[in-house]
Amino acid sequence: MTTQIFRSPAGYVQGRNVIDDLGTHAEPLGETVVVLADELVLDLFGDRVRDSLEAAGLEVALEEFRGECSEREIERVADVHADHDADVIVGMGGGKAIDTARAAREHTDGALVSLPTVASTDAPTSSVAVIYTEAGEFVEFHVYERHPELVLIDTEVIASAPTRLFRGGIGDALATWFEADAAYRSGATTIFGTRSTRTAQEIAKLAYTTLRDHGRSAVEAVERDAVTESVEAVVEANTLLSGLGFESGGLAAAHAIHNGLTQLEATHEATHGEKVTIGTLAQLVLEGREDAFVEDVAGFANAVGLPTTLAEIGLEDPSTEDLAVVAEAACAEEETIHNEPVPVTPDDVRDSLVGADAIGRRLE
Ligand SMILES: NC(=O)c1ccc[n+]([C@@H]2O[C@H](COP(=O)([O-])OP(=O)(O)OC[C@H]3O[C@@H](n4cnc5c(N)ncnc54)[C@H](O)[C@@H]3O)[C@@H](O)[C@H]2O)c1
Ligand SMILES: [Zn+2]
Repeated sequence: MTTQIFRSPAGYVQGRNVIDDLGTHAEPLGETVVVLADELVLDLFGDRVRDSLEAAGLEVALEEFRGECSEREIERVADVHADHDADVIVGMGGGKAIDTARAAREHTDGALVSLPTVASTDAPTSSVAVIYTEAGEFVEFHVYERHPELVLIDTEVIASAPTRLFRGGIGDALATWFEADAAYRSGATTIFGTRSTRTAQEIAKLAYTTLRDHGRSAVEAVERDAVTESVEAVVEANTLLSGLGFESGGLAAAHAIHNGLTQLEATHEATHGEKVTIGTLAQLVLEGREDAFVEDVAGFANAVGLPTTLAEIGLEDPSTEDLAVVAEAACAEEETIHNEPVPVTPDDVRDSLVGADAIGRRLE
């Protein structure tokens, strides 16, 4: 039997007001901290984060993130880190700010802290950065040796952030088990280049069952800025369970189709999690899952306010050529779609998108 690998961040802290404990948790990691966040997130939380770090005796520099995780931005942030002679970088905000901090940290010996202020993706716990062009088209994944030393997520912050981003996190996490399961069934390797573990498979599955058990209530609570136990459960599913589950469990069609969808400008308004949801439904169609099963998953997506049709992610009436562009990109040689237990061609992907869209329309 081949090697199995499971990897994870060193620490994970979740709860109400834990943002004010950042200093206490980060203090063992270094002395000088660069906090990377966009203008909005700095306005919202910059002072609290600075106060917490300074109270723990750390030197702090707040640096504005310019919005895209591109090679140019990564190099700029790495230079800022070097200029401050920093030994810790905090990526604060959504997936792109965190990915940029992660990639910039690779140019240093220092520590990485993920501080998501939205539960919109499973980026915070991972060792992966997703690189885009300045115009927002997917370029590639970078997989690094190191994980964040600390992931800290404040559930009161998450509950008061836009509900749409929270829904997106559910969409991202909804894919995790289906992809890990597909990769496991086909004997594919994870991003660590080895077989998955039973541990990671169970974590991925727990992400799914947690969403099904708590997703609707959690979304309703977040719509009212409330933190309930369902919100705690779904934040954990979106962030920790999905993060460990996708990395150590394996990716497959859903994220490859997401990557294909980013090729079309019209989908750029849709969030990562929204596009992944369409990718998940297409994956289920691609795998030949029974009608009732796909309808059930689509029904859940619909109930939590995620898209189930192409029109809802900006593709009102996509041409065959547009779908072919998506399908070709999804089937690129290095794509995780080839982790499916069945061989997949661009024609299969295009038609699965059409089939998934038709099922989604039944819900209208
Ligand atoms: N590295 C990984 O393992 C991994 C996994 C999944 C997704 N990703 C990447 O993550 C990115 C998507 O991340 P995203 O969906 O978070 O979007 P994003 O990072 O593009 O944007 C997040 C937005 O939310 C805003 N925001 C953050 N906190 C807020 C708050 N509390 N209140 C109000 N607004 C707030 C920010 O200003 C920003 O505009 C993609 O690039 C995707 O490829 C990476
Ligand atoms: Zn994702």
